[in-house]
Amino acid sequence: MIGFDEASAILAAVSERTPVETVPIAEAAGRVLAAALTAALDSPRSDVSAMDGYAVRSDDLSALPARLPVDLVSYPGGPGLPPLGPSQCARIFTGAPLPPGADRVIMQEDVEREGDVAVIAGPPGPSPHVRARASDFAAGTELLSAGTRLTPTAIVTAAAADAASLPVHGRPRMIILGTGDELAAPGTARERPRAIPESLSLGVAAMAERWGATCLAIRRLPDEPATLERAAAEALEETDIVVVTGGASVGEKDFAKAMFAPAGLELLFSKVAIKPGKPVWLGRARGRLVLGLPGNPSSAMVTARLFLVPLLLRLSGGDPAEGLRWRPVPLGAALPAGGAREEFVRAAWRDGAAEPLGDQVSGSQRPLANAELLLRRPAGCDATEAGSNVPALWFE
Ligand SMILES: Nc1nc2c(c(=O)[nH]1)N[C@H]1C(S)=C(S)[C@@H](COP(=O)(O)OP(=O)(O)OC[C@H]3O[C@@H](n4cnc5c(N)ncnc54)[C@H](O)[C@@H]3O)O[C@H]1N2
Ligand code: MOO
Repeated sequence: MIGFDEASAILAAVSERTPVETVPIAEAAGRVLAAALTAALDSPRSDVSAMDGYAVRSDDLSALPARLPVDLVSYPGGPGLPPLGPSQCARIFTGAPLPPGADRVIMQEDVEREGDVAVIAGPPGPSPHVRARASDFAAGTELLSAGTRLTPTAIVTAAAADAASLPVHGRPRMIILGTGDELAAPGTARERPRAIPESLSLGVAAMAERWGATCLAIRRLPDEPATLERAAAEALEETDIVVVTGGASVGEKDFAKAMFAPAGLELLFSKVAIKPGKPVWLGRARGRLVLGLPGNPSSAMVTARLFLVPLLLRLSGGDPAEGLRWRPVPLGAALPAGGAREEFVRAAWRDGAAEPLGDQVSGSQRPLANAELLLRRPAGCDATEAGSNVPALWFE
C-alpha cells in the first residue's frame, strides 16, 4: 500500500487541464490565469498626492512660516494643471496629480488657511506624501504569471493592469455518483425501514464548489452492476471528473471500481495507508479522471479534502499544493502515539488551539458538524503533548 505523500505525488502529476476560455474580469475571480498578464498603463499614471492637503515646491519652504497663495486645485480625474510658479501652492486631494513643479504635499492638518493663502508654520516631515509615477508598476510590466489563482486580492492587481477580460482555465465539471442500496435522498429515508439518508454527496459537492468546481449532478445509485455501469458510462461522457462514493472496499456489493471496468478503468492508485480513508482510489477511464471515496462519511470527507481538492486545483490549471498548505497549530489536548497508518485527526478550533474531537470513528457523522481542522500525524509517531505544534489544514 502506498503512503499519503506518494499518492499525492501521483495525483499532482496528472496531465488533465480544463480548456482555456476568455472571460470578463468580473467573472474571473477564483479562476487560474492561463497566460501572463502585463500592465497596460503606469500606476500611478503620474506623480500623485498621497494625502489631502497642499502641493508645494520644497524651495518655497526654506523660510518658515511660508505664506503661499492657493492658486490651483487638483482633484483625482480632474483636468490637467499648469505648472506651479514660485511661491504658489495648489489645493490637492489624495490620488490627484501634482502640478508640474510641485515636489511635495503638506497634509492639511499642518496648514492654516488665511483666506486664499495657505500658511505653513512648521518644517515638513520626512515624507513628501507623493506617490511617484509608475512607483507601483510601469506599463508593460508582468504583474501576474500564468498559473496564478485570481484570489480576491490578485483580481485587484489584474483590474489595476486595465484588463477587461482574462484568459483562464474553465471550472472543473464534476458528477458525483453515490452508490448503495441503503441510500435515500435526505428527508425520505424514514419512509423505508432500512434506508439511511444519503449525506455524503452534499458535503463533497459543497467542498468541491468551494474550491472552484461546478457540480453538474448528484446521482444516487443502487448496488446493481448493470445500472452502475450505465451510470458510469454516461457520467464519463458528460464531465471532467467523476467522483464515486462508497463501494470502495472489498464487500460483495462494492462495485465502485467494477462499474468503470467496461469503460477501461486504469487505476493510478488504489488504497492509501491513511486513517481514515484507506480504500480511496484514483483512476482514469475514457480520458476522464475518476476518484473513488470510501462510503464511511468521515473517511469520505477527509479523502475529499486530501485528494479531491488538490485534484480540482490541478484540473483548473493551478498548483495542487495550494490545497495542502499544512500550518503548525498548537494542540489543545494531548494525543496518543500514532498507529500503523498515517492519521488525519479531526479537530475543532477552540481558544487558539486545535482540540481533537472525541469521536474519531470513520462512520460517524455527528462530529463532522464541529470538524474544522485536520491534524496530520505520521504513522508510528510519539504521543504529542498539549501545547505542541502539529501540522494542520482547514477542513473545508
Ligand atoms: N474486510 C474489510 N472490510 C472493510 C475494509 C477492509 O479493508 N476490509 N475497509 C473498511 C474501511 S477502512 C472503510 S472506510 C469502509 C469503506 O467501504 P466502502 O467504500 O465500500 O463503503 P460502503 O461499504 O459502501 O459504505 C460504508 C458505510 O458508509 C455508509 N455510506 C455509504 N455511502 C454513503 C453516503 N453517500 N451517505 C451516507 N452514508 C453512506 C454505508 O451505509 C456504510 O455504513 O469499508 C470498511 N470495510
Ligand atoms: O479507512 Mo476507513 O476510512 O478507516 O474507515
